[in-house]
Amino acid sequence: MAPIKEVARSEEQALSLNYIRTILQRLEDTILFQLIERGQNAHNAVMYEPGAIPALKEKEGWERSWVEWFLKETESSHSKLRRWQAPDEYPFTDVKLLPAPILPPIEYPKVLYEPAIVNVNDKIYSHYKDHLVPALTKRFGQDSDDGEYGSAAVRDVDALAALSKRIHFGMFVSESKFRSDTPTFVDAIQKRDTKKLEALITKPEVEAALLVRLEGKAKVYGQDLNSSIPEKDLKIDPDVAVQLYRDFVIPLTKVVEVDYLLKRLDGLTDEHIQALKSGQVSK
Ligand SMILES: O=C(O)C(=O)C[C@]1(C(=O)O)C=C[C@@H](O)C=C1
Repeated sequence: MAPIKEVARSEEQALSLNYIRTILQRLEDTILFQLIERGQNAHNAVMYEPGAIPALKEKEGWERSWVEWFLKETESSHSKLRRWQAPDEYPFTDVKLLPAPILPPIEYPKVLYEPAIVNVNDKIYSHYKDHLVPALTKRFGQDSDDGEYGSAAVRDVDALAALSKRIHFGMFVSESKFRSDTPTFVDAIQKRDTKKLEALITKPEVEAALLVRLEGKAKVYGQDLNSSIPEKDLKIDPDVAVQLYRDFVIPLTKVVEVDYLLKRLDGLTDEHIQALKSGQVSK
């Protein structure tokens, strides 16, 4: 949970691109370890099917899936701890179903522009259950089931939270880029020029370095040092990790970045937008 505190420390630090990238790099470690954990259980497809566990409906009145129920349960207790008030934490559960925090609110520096905040947890959840879990558990065989729905759901909740934090961090990246070249961004936003915005935020060399680093990390973190050939029986397939980032995590982070930017001027006065466009102010 360290990034929460770090985001709160100062607005300047929260918007330093170098600093944000160090957090993104640390989250690579978190995500890899969570995925290694999830890969210890079988696919357990029934956990993701609404209504597939009848006791849930009987005992809890819950008609959706086991994992969505456990997300709601976990996120409810975390809501009481005020986790969802942090600017880098977004629940999967509809906030209307979550209880109010017990402690008074923390005053986080207003780093993000609130009307522009986006939540893509639905997309993350769908990809996770439809593609990632089957890929992580393929060594057990397709549609495998070990009956360990408790452990597997705990691992799902942790892995989903790590992915969500990473992907929503795109908003800090966007805010940072917006403030460092405000007139150019304002112009593209006003023209609704999504292609231009995408080009402005894309850094191919950063993406390429990330994928190389991630593959290396997966090869190291996935080793079983008790094995006679530790680099053989890896606990995570490095290709699964690289594919996840290349085809899903990075593209969705970019969607978050662009969607946030498209809403970045919402609710501002014409005078304010003019001042941003002429470079007089940067936020
Ligand atoms: O580091 C950045 O500048 C980002 O925008 C983040 C990120 C990523 O998801 O890792 C996304 C887009 C860029 O092309 C490079 C990397």
